[in-house]
Amino acid sequence: MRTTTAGLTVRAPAKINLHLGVGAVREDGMHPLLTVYHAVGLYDDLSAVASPDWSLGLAGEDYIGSAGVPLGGENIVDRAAELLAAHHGVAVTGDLHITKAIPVAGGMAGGSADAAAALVALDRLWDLETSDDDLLALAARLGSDVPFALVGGTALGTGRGEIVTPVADHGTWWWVVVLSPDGLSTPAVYRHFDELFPDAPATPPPADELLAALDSGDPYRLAAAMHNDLQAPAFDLRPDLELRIAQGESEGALRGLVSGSGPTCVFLCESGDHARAVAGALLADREPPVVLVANGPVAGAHVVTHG
Ligand SMILES: C[C@@](CO)(OP(=O)(O)O)[C@H](O)COP(=O)(O)OP(=O)(O)OC[C@H]1O[C@@H](n2ccc(N)nc2=O)[C@H](O)[C@@H]1O
Ligand SMILES: Nc1ncnc2c1ncn2[C@@H]1O[C@H](COP(=O)(O)OP(=O)(O)O)[C@@H](O)[C@H]1O
Repeated sequence: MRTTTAGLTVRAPAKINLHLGVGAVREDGMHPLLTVYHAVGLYDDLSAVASPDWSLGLAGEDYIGSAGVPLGGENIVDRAAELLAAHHGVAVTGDLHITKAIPVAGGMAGGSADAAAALVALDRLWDLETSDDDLLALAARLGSDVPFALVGGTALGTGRGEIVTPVADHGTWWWVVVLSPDGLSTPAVYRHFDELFPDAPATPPPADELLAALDSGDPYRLAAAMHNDLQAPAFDLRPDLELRIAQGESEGALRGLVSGSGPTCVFLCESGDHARAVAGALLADREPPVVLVANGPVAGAHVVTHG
């Protein structure tokens, strides 16, 4: 027998793109992608408590840019709630609260993580039993990165990024994550990609060597295969990022890469100890100010407490 849920907390991870191949802009303004998503252990938590009304609150450290997250109906969590409620013909109710740790506008899909967490939490809170296929379809309507936040792990993303297929990954990969105090607009980076690469192919090519590297579990092979087509436009818009990548690599990281559309930079390391050593060296430089260590792959949006 199912019992009505009084409240629960859902945890959803940040993502990085181990490979991000971008094709020529489509007629709908979106870009065809061939990307390899990777969920890392940096999470937003969303709690939801039963209530006759609707409210959404948020807390998070200043250094992740949480002051820039819109509330008052403009949050992607409001949209997720409205979409799920409309799908089932139910009312939008509940007291929701986001505890944010994923950098805002950082290229780590924090908003998408919150949207995925809201779908999972409200499906339980409202006792809807939405099918996985329907949840994934609703997620895709909320944003290109949202289906991956439900699935987690390491997965191929095609279409505009919303078609997600898990891939074989035999590594535990260790990352140094370097935050940037100022966000970077995803549409602006894609627009600059169009300016830099007017002859981009209609379909981005496969990422066979990267997939083989993941299957092998060898961090050196993965380091050599990582690629991001949005890195060149991100460097143009933010020249400091190129210096940051060089700085992390000179401190011994196997490879640095801009995460998605940036400005967060991620550095692959050989092991947890190696990642902590590289992070410590970067912190000793006092610039950049915020340096984290995370590993992957980790699970997609999942319930952590149930009331
Ligand atoms: C670049 C990526 C790489 O994973 O992530 P972030 O760096 O933002 O985290 C994604 O493509 C971001 O996905 P997401 O942030 O969900 O984008 P959406 O809400 O669907 O779209 C926001 C805007 O990004 C651009 N966009 C997004 C996806 C895509 N395949 N082509 C695009 O051109 C469009 O300008 C669109 O209006
Ligand atoms: N719950 C949310 N968390 C973060 N940003 C949100 C949220 N809801 C709406 N936004 C808006 O979406 C923008 C991009 O969010 P985010 O997912 O953090 O970045 P990115 O697309 O670079 O991964 C933010 O600048 C903010 O205006």
